Amino acid sequence: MTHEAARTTERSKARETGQARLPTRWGEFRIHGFEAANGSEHVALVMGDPAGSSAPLVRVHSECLTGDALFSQRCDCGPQLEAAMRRIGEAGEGIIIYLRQEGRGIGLLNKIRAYGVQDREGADTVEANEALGFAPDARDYGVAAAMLESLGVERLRLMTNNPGKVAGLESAGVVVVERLPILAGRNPHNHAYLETKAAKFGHHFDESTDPPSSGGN
Ligand SMILES: Nc1nc2c(ncn2[C@@H]2O[C@H](COP(=O)(O)OP(=O)(O)OP(=O)(O)O)[C@@H](O)[C@H]2O)c(=O)[nH]1
Ligand SMILES: [Zn+2]
Repeated sequence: MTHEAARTTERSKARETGQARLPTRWGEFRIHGFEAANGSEHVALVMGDPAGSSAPLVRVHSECLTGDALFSQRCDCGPQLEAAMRRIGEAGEGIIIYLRQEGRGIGLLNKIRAYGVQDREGADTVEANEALGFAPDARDYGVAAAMLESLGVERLRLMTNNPGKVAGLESAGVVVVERLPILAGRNPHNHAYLETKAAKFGHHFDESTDPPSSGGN
């Protein structure tokens, strides 16, 4: 059975708290800090003037401390983040919405517990979440939509393989004009993890892009 990651999300509020220069290997971004209504903290990396573009390049990236910062090969998150930043650097314009929804929304420590269940019992990512009493995917894209609105972006081209992320953002009011695949970081340790994403969440792992949504063009 396919678990639908997308949920109907109300557009929540996100207050911008400050911004600054952020030079990176792929060029200079501006980093914008946001605080959501529930107090959670998120950031957006902005290059160029995406608000002035009809549908800028955007990556909505879910925090993965182990993959993004600690070089874990259990997943593909770090290489995907790098690929997205490189692509925006090449385009000279775009946004990384870095959502602090670690472990698909269950938090860092619970994700480590879920990894333990996978190691001990051979469970996949979905079964491990369920064994701990969590939904397979507890993310909410309302904050991302609010951050994009604050940055003046309503229509975008989204770098993702996850159809549930597209649906989640659209139900929060964002128009995804095009889905662009982001294929990076496949390795012997994350083979089963990627297979589970394809089988249970419907992730696309080919080079095809999806046609524009009905709200597109
Ligand atoms: N609960 C849980 N979360 C995980 C696990 N492995 C990775 N994650 C989290 O999954 C999130 C990344 O989501 P994915 O489903 O891998 O990919 P996605 O962002 O939905 O899709 P793409 O846009 O194509 O990258 C990050 O927050 C990771 O911390 C796991 O085994 N259990
Ligand atoms: Zn990861």
